[in-house]
Amino acid sequence: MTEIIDGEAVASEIRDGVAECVDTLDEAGVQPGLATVLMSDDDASKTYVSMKQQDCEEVGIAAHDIEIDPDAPAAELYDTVDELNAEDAINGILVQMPVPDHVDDREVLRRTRPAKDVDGFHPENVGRLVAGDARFKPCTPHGIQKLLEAYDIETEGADAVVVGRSDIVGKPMANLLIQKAPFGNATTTVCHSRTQDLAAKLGDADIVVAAVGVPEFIDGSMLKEGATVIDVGVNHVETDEGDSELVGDVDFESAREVAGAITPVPGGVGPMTRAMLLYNTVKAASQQHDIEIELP
Ligand SMILES: Nc1nc(=O)c2c([nH]1)NC[C@@H]1CN(c3ccc(C(=O)N[C@@H](CCC(=O)O)C(=O)O)cc3)C=[N+]21
Repeated sequence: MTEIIDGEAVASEIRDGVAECVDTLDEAGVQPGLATVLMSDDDASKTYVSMKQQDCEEVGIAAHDIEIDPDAPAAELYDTVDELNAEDAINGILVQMPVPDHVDDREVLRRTRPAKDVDGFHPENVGRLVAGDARFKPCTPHGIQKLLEAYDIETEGADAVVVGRSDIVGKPMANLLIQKAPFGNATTTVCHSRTQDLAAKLGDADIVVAAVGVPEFIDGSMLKEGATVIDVGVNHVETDEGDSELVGDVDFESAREVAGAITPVPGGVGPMTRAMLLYNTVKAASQQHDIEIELP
């Protein structure tokens, strides 16, 4: 029987644990604060940012939402980041990506104080992750780690294939999978658009993480019987009826016939990404105030 991995349920448990951390911080006189910065007119970006703000409210994190006109000069965003860096009530800063073309996204990442970089994208935090001394694990790969752990899916000795080499998902995911125990010890292959014979690589994989950004790119015929399939795709596609539908990078119907366990889209990785942002925010607050908390 194929197990459908319930990301909403695991995310809800993480949120409960984060809410307890918020209580502990509150007893010490600290309310964690997250700044979300949106410099975009894109509907999907707006939706994600407002979902993150709702999540904050649910667990007791103060959400400070900042919107910048997408036509404003890049300096406006850089200055905003500088101000948030200096603001004591702000423990975490998230600049929703992508930013407009005239803004240098690397400059945004470099400017964000590493201690407040709850996305885990600052070069210092990337380096720490690679060195096996992570401060903030990037939310999506960390959420996937939590999903695999919640479903007792063994990474030790497993053959894992990560499809996609982005800085925000593919690369950090591969780095987590190759780390030493408790989580990791997987033999990990990273595939991408120049990979020859992807199907041959996938056919040997015990764990597949699909993060290519192409709707239904991977189907059941490419997978090994019993494989665990983690679908990171968030593709908005138009249906025959003309409305918009959210689909993953995996063709769910054919993949579920073959897989041992699979995440749906929506309701798989997405909610976990948001939950781990809350996790990183309370972690940031606890570190900035030197208050001990028990992270979920
Ligand atoms: N600085 C930055 N950090 C990010 O973490 C970041 C970002 N920029 N830019 C865009 C991507 C995308 N992303 C998602 C998070 C949650 C869902 C999510 O919760 N999806 C729901 C469905 C949502 C819906 O219905 O549209 C689900 O899969 O069940 C989706 C996408 C975070 N991102």
